Amino acid sequence: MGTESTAADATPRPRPWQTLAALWPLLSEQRRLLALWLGFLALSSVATLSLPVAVRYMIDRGFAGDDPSAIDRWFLGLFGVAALLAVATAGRFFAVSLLGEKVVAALRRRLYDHLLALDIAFYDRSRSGELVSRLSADSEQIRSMVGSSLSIALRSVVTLLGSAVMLVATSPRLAAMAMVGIPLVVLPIVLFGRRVQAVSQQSQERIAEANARAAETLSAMSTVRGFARERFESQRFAEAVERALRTARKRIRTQSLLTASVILLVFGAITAVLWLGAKDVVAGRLSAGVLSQFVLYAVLGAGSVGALSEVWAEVQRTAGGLARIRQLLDEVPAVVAPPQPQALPARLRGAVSFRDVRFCYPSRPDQPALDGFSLDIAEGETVALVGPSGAGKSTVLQLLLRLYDPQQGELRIDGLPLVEIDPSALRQQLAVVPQHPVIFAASARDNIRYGALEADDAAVEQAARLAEAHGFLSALPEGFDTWLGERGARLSGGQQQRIAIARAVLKDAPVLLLDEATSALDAASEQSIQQALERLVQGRTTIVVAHRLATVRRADRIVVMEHGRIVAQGRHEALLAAGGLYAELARLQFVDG
Ligand SMILES: Nc1ncnc2c1ncn2[C@@H]1O[C@H](COP(=O)(O)OP(=O)(O)OP(=O)(O)O)[C@@H](O)[C@H]1O
Repeated sequence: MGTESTAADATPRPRPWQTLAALWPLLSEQRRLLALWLGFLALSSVATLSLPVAVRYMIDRGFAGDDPSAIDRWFLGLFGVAALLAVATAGRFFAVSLLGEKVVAALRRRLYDHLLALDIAFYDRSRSGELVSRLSADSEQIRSMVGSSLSIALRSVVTLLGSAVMLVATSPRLAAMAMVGIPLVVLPIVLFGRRVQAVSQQSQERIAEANARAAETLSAMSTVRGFARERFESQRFAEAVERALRTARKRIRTQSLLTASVILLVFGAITAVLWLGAKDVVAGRLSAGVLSQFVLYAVLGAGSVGALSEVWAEVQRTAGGLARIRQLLDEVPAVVAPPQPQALPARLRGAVSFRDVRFCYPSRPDQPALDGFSLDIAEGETVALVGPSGAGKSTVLQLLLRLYDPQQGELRIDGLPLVEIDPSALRQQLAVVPQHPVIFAASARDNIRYGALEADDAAVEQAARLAEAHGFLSALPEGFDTWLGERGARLSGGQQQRIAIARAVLKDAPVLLLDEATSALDAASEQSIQQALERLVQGRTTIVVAHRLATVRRADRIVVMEHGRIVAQGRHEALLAAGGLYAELARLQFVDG
């Protein structure tokens, strides 16, 4: 279970700037908020950068000046700057936080729509828990990235540049000395940053792994309980969590080291410059106000560098998440609509043909599930597919649904090649009753309505009646409005099947695909399902993967399959008389039907 390949395995190491550039299309959709944010950012930066100047005049003119009333004016000025800073900061916070939320909402919507469009082969090799992690944890990271880190980064860059300019303007001599320290500060940031990025990506992957494991277990609770595997599952999860924790610890350690070195270097440099400045003041070469102004700019600049180093680590982390999301968005579905799809009539007649089809599942490229498979089914005909387990019967239905495309050969419906039809238009004309029906966590009514979303209550109930589901559904505590529990946990297997049949009845498509469940049903359920199906096949083309004698007998034609090929076809009696595989199957499976 733990060794299969997963979507995250092949995650390439992202380049942060490249991946961040990928955020731009999302950001650019929110032009108004973006402009608002930048406007407030400019305003708050001006206010921040003018604070040291206000302090300088307050000291040099307010304290040391000859005019005693000046002190009021300079303090008032200082307060004015602070008030501007307050308003601009609030505005900036509002705009950028909302921007983060909107970007993530758009990203999640886009990602979900993309996932819905991907083909079944993609889902064969992915784990749904991991995909949910992309949708939640990774998207969440991007929210904090845009909503705070990006804001801090831009603000810090502006403050840093502004402070640098002002440092030079305040005292070129001191500024020149400060400049020497800069490479000392930048180098460790770059070196450590690389490591943080690598470790962070591992950390996110470990979390996704633990999530996937939990999702799988929680959705199979009755199996876990049935085998009393709670301890086993608990240990497996604990191991996954422990692995995630170990990687996180590595990341945090590297990040702490990074922060410590940055603070040490930055404040070391400031102290040194301050020491030199203090000597200048004592010697009368510099006023106290100017030195204060210089120090404040140095603190602002250094604070920005510190903030940038922290944000840089976060950017590295988000780059990992964003790269995984991009990787998903870059997945191209193998089954897509052609550029100019054939228009289908409102209702197809339902003639189906398979011509020399060879098909291997993508995960087993050299083991054909169907090989040299040719079959013509006339409009309105009922064909039963029989054969040993693994013969390829369900595969026939999957190809007709165009969940996969064959490597060789061609499928047609009403003479139109399947590949020339928009897959969703095609599927509109097919109704499926799968081997393991899926019941959604919704009311019985909504579960049946999944077959035709626009159907009214009367139509739903009529469909339930035809599917022999009306009786047991009406007997439920709240009738058709009873909540069926996640994946139909509150229904028996036979009841779930009848709901699936009702769904297909409601859809009323010209072609019906039935995959009979092998699970033993009690005689009464079996009989009511047979009755339901008998009505359902009237007036439509039906392909049924048959496991029951009643189904086989009712079919116009029986197709016997083995190893992905047709080995015999005909009616029950003729096939029985001919002996061979069918006679053998009949003896083993259908004997007491
Ligand atoms: N999603 C898949 N990925 C890879 N191989 C698959 C997949 N589904 C089916 N197969 C393989 O393809 C072959 C045909 O499977 P198929 O489900 O069509 O058999 P079947 O005749 O319907 O069997 P059963 O009666 O047991 O349902 C089998 O060998 C099976 O292991």
